[in-house]
Amino acid sequence: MSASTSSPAAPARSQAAFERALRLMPGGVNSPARAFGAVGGTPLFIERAEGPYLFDIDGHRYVDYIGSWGPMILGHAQAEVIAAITRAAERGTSYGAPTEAESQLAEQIIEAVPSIEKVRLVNSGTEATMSALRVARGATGRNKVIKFAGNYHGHVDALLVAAGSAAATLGAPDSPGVTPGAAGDTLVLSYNDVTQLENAFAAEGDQIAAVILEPVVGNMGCVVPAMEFLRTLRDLTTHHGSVLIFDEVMTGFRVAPGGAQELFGITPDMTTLGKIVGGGMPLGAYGGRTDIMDNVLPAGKVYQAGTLSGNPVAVAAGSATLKILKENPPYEQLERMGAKLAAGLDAAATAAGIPHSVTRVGSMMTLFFNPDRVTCWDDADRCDRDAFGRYFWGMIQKGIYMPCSQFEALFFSRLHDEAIIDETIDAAKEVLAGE
Ligand SMILES: Cc1ncc(COP(=O)(O)O)c(C=O)c1O
Ligand SMILES: N[C@H](C=O)CCC(=O)O
Repeated sequence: MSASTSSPAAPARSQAAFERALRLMPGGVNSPARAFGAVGGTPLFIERAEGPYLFDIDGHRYVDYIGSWGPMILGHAQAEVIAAITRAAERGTSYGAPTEAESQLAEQIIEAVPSIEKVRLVNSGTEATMSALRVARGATGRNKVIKFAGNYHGHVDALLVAAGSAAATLGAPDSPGVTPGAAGDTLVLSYNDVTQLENAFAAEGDQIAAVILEPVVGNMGCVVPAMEFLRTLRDLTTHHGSVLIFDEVMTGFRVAPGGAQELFGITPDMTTLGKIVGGGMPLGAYGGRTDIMDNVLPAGKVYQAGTLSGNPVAVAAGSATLKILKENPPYEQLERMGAKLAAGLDAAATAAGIPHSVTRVGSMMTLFFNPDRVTCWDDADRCDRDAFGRYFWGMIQKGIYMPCSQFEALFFSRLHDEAIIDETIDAAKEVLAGE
């Protein structure tokens, strides 16, 4: 059975809303990841979100395991975050001039993230990675950059090569429109492959400006780095004078306050942030050592700018979110709930006789429909996509909203308690058993 034949008729209002959207926007969406392209059927149109739940325009409630693709670690419409947004908006939504609030958020980021001594606020994760790459090239005077297949760093031309996320889901890992000039200096290696890395540096280490990676991948499903891979990355980049960039847009403030670099004890030269750092508003950040960041104009000569950068409403949301995470850290609870959910999904798939593996770091996780452990894109690519589609739609019918692609990690919030995790596992048992 194919994924599309298992997708039930969409609820009537979502169906009508999608037909309207299709006439107005390419594919009916403003970002391809939400188009249900890999699982077939019609995307559910959302009316509102509260705590761990999403509500569609047909009046159905879903336990949310997307969390806006990562930002909503506190749950939706968190009261203190909403109050901070409201207070900021009442004072005006954008000034195009510096504010004290920007410095406060910068201090919160610098205090939490080991590699960041100075930081720039931007408007998205894409802007953060694009800018970090430019700064790394400007600082080293080199052109080449290494990325890893199945990692996604936003829609930066130079990094939209062998990309994960919707690019992988929808079969466009190398996007038309990216010129050979833009991507010609990008070398693509296999994640977790130490030998490939050593060979690449042996061949052209003195030309490599930067290595960028997701230090826990979320964009080919959840894939965990081997410690040997991370240590080799750190050693080779240090030895060859290349800038090591951890793209922590997903993992920053998610797997630990200081991101994957805190969790694994490996400090990169630069870090990119997004998602949680903006508290659900459009905000990204990039930062690193002072000697690297002082290349950015007007301290240095590398150009990077933004009319809305440091936007007061987005800064208020991010700052309030980081304050709550610091004062009341959810990470132990997220780890406990994550372990419980992973064990439950694993047991459910085993009981149903479905070839699978589960990969997890804290509150990021993927049930892969592949019996082997997934450590790189080639492993992820071997998953049974049709089985994933059936699982996705089965869970939707039970009120559980999982990411609509095998190549996206699920995320949950501090409000996903024991009862919600139990409800999810029970649903998975029935869905995977074909009930
Ligand atoms: C690891 C990673 N880097 C960069 C990005 C780009 O962020 P944005 O979608 O905010 O541009 C994303 C998500 O899209 C991401 O998951
Ligand atoms: N995997 C993507 C980012 O993390 C999903 C969000 C998007 O591109 O819309």
